[in-house]
Amino acid sequence: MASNSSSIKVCGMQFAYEAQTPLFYDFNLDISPGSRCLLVGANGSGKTTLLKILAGKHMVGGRDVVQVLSGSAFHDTQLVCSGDLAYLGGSWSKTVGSAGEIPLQGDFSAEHMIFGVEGIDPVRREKLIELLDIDLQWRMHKVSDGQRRRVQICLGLLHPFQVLLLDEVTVDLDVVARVDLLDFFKEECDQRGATIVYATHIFDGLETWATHLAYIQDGELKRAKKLTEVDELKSSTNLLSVVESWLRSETKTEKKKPIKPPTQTQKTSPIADSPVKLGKFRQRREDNLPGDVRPKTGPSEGVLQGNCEKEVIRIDACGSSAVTRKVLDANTVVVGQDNGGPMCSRDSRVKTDLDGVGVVIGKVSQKVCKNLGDILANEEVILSPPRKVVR
Ligand SMILES: Nc1ncnc2c1ncn2[C@@H]1O[C@H](COP(=O)(O)OP(=O)(O)OP(=O)(O)O)[C@@H](O)[C@H]1O
Repeated sequence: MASNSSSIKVCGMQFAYEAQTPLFYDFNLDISPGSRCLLVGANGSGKTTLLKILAGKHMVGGRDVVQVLSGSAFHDTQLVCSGDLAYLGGSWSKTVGSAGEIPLQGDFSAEHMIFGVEGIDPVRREKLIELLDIDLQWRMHKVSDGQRRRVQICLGLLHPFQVLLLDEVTVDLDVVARVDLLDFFKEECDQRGATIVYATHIFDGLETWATHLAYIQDGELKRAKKLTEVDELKSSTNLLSVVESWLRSETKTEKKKPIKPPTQTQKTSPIADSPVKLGKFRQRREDNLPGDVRPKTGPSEGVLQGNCEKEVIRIDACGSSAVTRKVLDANTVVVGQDNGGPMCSRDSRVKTDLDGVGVVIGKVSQKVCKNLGDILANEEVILSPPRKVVR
């Protein structure tokens, strides 16, 4: 699916839910403008997680790892605020496009919700209300699932998106609503060059609707092609049976290995003797926060050289054992600044954890950080290299 100008570009993405083995490991994806890409895969293969990462709901790596419309999906909040990037998922209380967190089950009328979104082209709004056959008098706590879904979809589509991420949103719709909606999406791509990624298990009518297909198995991208280039579809026009055959032939692959602590720990050691050797430092500490499980295999990875199986998290501010535990729970080596005392040495739990972790290089600032959010909010922290090994 590669192209020179991409709507969505994912390069070497690593992602794990907390305390779990990595779901995505060196994941790459490239989707060009105007594509309607079906995202298929078995239950639990990672479709929803991928869509949420693309929607900027999970922070993964640095700014360049997950790019949507040439911006960082997580960091460039303007992408969502402007409505250029829209995500429609299964939950009623999630962010709906740029309309913010919408309480879809409160005692609101459909009219109140739809007309409450500011800056909308009235022609587009009328078109959507008609297309989705919405009765503006519907009370959201008394409607059917399908009716509520129509309002949710309408809200998500009010802004003319450039990239739309759909997570099985047509599941509650009747056939007429579904067909009309798919036609609308096609029009949006053909006429405005919008890009759609659609995760679904319902393939009716999608053979002629989709332009591309991305198939993931256990977080691994197994196929990413134009639909016309999928060999199996040349002999069968039935997408359902093709995907079914892929899923049936899936073998249970070995789960990706958790990041293990090193077998050897070093009691006291200069950096040169440490099992963890420092390479060059990244400029942004959020590159290495939990969720980013990239292996540190060489200088090109930016942080470590040598035989290290641990995550490295660089923080400038610590003092909160909660933060430290979070860091350490992810099997981390902590690299900190050299202008404070030893890493949280007053916290016995942390000291215990440190013993299990092995090597701590450098020291951390005494500055107290309330929670992980404080770190996330401070994007421009740059660390100086540590001067000695503490332990
Ligand atoms: N919040 C979470 N915390 C921990 N693990 C999660 C979380 N959400 C999903 N997972 C795990 O991540 C894996 C991928 O889940 P995901 O929801 O992305 O799959 P999916 O392909 O969308 O599945 P489905 O087709 O059933 O919707 C699963 O093993 C799931 O258990």
